[in-house]
Amino acid sequence: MQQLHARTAAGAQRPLCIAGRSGIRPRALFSGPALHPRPSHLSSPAKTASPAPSPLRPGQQSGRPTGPRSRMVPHGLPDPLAVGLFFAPGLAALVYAYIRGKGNLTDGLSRLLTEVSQGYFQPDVGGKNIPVAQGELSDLAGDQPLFKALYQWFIDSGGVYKLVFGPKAFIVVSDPVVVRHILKENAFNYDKGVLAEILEPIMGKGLIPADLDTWRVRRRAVVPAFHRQYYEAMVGMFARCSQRSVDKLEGAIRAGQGSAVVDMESEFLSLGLDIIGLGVFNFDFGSINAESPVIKAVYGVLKEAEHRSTFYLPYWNLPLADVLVPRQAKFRRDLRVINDCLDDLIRQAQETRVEEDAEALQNRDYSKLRDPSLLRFLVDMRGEDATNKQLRDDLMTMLIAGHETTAAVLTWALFCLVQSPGVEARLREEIDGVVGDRVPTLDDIKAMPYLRATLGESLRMYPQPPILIRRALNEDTLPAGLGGDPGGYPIGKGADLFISVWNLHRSPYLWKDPDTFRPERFFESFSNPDFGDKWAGYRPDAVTGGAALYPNEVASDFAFIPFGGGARKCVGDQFALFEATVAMAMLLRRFEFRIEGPPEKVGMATGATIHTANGLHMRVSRRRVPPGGDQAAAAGQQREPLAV
Ligand code: HEM
Repeated sequence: MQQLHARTAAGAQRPLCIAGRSGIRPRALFSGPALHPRPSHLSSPAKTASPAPSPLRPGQQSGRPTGPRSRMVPHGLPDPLAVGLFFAPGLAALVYAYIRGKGNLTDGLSRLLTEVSQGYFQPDVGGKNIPVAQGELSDLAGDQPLFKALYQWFIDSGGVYKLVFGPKAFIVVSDPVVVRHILKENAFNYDKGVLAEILEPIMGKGLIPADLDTWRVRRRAVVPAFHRQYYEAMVGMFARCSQRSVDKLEGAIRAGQGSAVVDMESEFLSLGLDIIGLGVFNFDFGSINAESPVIKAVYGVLKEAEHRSTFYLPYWNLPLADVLVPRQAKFRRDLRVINDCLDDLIRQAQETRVEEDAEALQNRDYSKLRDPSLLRFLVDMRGEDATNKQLRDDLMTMLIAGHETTAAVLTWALFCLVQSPGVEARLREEIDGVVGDRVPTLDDIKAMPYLRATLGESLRMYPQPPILIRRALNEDTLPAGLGGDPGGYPIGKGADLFISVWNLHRSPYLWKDPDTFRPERFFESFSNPDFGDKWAGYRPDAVTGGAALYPNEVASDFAFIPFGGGARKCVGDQFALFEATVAMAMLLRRFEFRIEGPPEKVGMATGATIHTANGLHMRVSRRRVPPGGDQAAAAGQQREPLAV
């Protein structure tokens, strides 16, 4: 048994007993407000959902390190004493950190920073009565993604707890009542905090990292661009791009004489990139069939965004880091390639500007437009004279926000459904009945509730991103949520929050069998009486009978928030879901997919989104002719040539 330090609500440290890394989970990490009562009608939280994290380390009371001893040196030589004096504090700190970290310098430094910053610099922004977990940096950077480590603490300590790592403290929120408060009821008390710091060099003042003043102006301009006629045009484009993927798979199957092994995650990324390029700025990356310097640059920038969102110290802000650190120099080059491409597209759009008000733009005949993109709309909108830099930030933001995310929905949906034969069969039946081998339309999407629920279920189990980040602009009191402190949790200005979408979506208090892939759940009501009247539960009629086509945060009262919620909700949610629906319908009606090798090998890794650790390698073959089904589809013949 190991000992660890848990900080009590009052801030004093006391040792607690836990089992070690062997896989047995900590029993109680905090003394603090009452933990979540486990609803009696629910099965106990699935222990397999997250490998036992043992994310806490024994508290250590090591002795003080001694600094390097100074030596006398002959007069006239460089004075090591002076050098020593200059470097001694740093060296002493390193030695001290090494000892405190029990040989792990990173952990030791993290502890040291925590102690120093908590003791001297950090105001009590995190709320005195929030239970605190103290872990090690290496646990978060270790063998499991961060969001999985957060799950175990949620189960053990409740819907609001605090993590302290180095100089940073984060409040982790996994309760729909608290999430609703942050995202909707008091949304303007929060900005994107750490996330904005990470993304600003890439997205500038695009909607995601924008400060509130910029955000208000740009959100008002961008939202009208997603209108009905635009979606109609986009659905056609989704089908044309998906057809490229179909043709490519057909080619691979032919070459493989009946079947081929394909990394479907990578195919979905290419599809997503082509679609977002055409939809947002009418640029055809053509990445399904080719590689180009721009495509490479996009992937380079995405990789760097991911690196920055998971790396602890923002070393890229150091002077000359982008010159001296090779990956930062590469990042700068990649960014320049994309920016040049976007600048060019913006210039062309400006040169052909036809100014109209928003209503007239929405009523253009999109079936005849050569360029139905968002950029065209934003440039042509009367009164919206955004600078070219702002337009570029908007485009870059949507390129990054809408590419990997949608690809991940398709990846995990396919991963799950090929392991659920019942779901797969029902899905194919629905697709055959509604679309057959036609080009899917918006009306077809509306007629396929099971496919929509399946994509919702993919997003529930694998939310993209699994964590939302916020920083309090002013003091606030978070509501208690389930089993929390009845007085709520006062927090200070500057408090950093993680909204764990993963925890919400896998919470045993909010879902029946949360770790089971079961799209049917979205047609069933769910409530938890332990919440009293604080949480309305999941109401399917708000989806099927209401305005929404897909399950969302309103129908689930903030238990299901794949696109966030409130004022900062994703602007591209419908775009992404229509895209995924069309692509999935076109692939499933034509191909059979089987995971190559054991599903566990697919693995999970995280950056901004959850992606596989090793790719989604699948054996793809032509689908056998469905009863009454389409012969051409089964034979892999292309009925109508589709040009993009
Ligand atoms: C399945 C695909 C997608 C998922 C899961 C997704 C998810 C999200 C989430 C969770 C947020 C809220 C972030 C927060 O509150 O911190 C968000 C914001 C945003 N998303 Fe998406 N997104 C997707 C596709 C797209 C697409 C296709 C676009 C653009 C065409 C897009 C553009 C944006 C923008 C601009 C914001 C910022 C909104 C604002 O702050 O006003 N997203 N997205």
